[in-house]
Amino acid sequence: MKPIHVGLIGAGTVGGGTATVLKRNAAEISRRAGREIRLFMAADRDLVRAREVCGDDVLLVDDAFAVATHPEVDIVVELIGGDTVAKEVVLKAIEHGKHVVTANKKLLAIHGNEIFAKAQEKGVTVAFEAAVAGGIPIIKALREGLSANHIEWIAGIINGTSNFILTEMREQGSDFADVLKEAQRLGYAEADPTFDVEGHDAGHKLTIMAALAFGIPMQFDKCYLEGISRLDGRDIKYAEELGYRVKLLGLTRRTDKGVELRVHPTLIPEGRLIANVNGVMNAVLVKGDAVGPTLYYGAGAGALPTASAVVADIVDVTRLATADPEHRVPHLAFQPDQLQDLTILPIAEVVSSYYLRIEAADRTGVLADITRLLAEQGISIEAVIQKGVNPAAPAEVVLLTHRVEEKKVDAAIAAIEALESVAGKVVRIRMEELNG
Ligand SMILES: NC(=O)C1=CN([C@@H]2O[C@H](COP(=O)(O)OP(=O)(O)OC[C@H]3O[C@@H](n4cnc5c(N)ncnc54)[C@H](O)[C@@H]3O)[C@@H](O)[C@H]2O)C=CC1
Ligand SMILES: N[C@@H](CC=O)C(=O)O
Ligand code: NA
Repeated sequence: MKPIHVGLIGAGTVGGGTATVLKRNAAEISRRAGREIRLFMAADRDLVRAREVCGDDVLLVDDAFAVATHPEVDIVVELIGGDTVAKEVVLKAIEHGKHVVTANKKLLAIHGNEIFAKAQEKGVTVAFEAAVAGGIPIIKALREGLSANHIEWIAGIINGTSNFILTEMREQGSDFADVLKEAQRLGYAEADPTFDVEGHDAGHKLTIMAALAFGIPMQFDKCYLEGISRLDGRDIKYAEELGYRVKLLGLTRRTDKGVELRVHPTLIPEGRLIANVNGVMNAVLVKGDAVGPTLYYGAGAGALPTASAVVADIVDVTRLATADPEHRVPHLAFQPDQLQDLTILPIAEVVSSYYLRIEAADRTGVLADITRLLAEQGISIEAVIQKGVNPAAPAEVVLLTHRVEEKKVDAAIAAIEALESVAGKVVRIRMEELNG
């Protein structure tokens, strides 16, 4: 049988890993796929690096579109990133009847609805395991392994760079900027690392998982995003004293009012497995009504772990290439005409518990004022500690609340900040028990 020809677009970190894995495990991959899979062609702006990565027997070009349209290419692997050229090149490949494998979560979270519709029309597959949680087969789990379930919620540590930064800051007391540079050096970070540290990358991945879990279109524009760049080391320390770890969490939950879709730093009880996921590792907790909570753990970024997912998709596409399009696993887990229009809840409507840190004058009555303002919004307090009893500086009051709607916390914070005895802004970090 004729080999399957792969056309690689982008021979950077993940492209390089993909070329390595395709070569290193060629024999086993072919035994699994039932066909030889050959890296036939590659495009990169940097032809020297592409030659190093791909070897001498691969046709090299600097024009991505030459791969997308080449008659000998069966599967186009898009690994350039971004949503401009990448979008055009993916649509061009689909138009030319090519199957596509991509690791590009930004592209899918923003343009996925259009791309999947086009792929459906042309009878080709767009596979994207590497786009969410790197090497962890979470797309496979959501789309196939959990298809019996009504999925209730998903919570994930899904940005390796942020988790690496938070871990190094906590364990080594390292400086944010230094650790970010190290994450870039190791190939974990996005081309623009603000996407990592401001929560966008996690939001892209969460948007994709929510679509698969709930059978809804991609709606990245409605995802609430808050990153780790403004986190203060003090809060990480105080959270630990209270028995919590701070993680950048992506959380999507189906409620009676709609779907929560949010990324933000989150206090998680230190005893939970997910609270102990460190470094570049990712973990995704999925709660299904039949199976209960399930946890998926592994490397969320880096050349070889991500290539593991890219190559698995190439194998999958090779196996499915001969099946009729309507007998393939649907792109978004639900049949395309079965997607629902569920409301995405604004963050003000979300219900959570909260960690609040307030800088207040150390004098009688301040704590009473704060608790009164919280009580006026129906907010009850689970724990309170007072920190930093330094006569020259304001005292810090740290409070943990019970679960309440975010808009009530917003109102209470505004009233607390207006107190004469309170200095500056109240720090608020959401808390999740994640106990199923
Ligand atoms: N690095 C990681 O750990 C992970 C990355 N991803 C995704 O994989 C994709 C690739 O990421 P990396 O490999 O890290 O990026 P990278 O920056 O290391 O590699 C991109 C490569 O594409 C080439 N390129 C860019 N635009 C081009 C164009 N118009 N024509 C030809 N070549 C072009 C660049 O020269 C570079 O070699 C992105 O979508 C990223 O979000 C997904 C999971 C993990
Ligand atoms: N920049 C991303 C790479 C993988 O998706 C991350 O740090 O997780
Ligand atoms: Na994955």
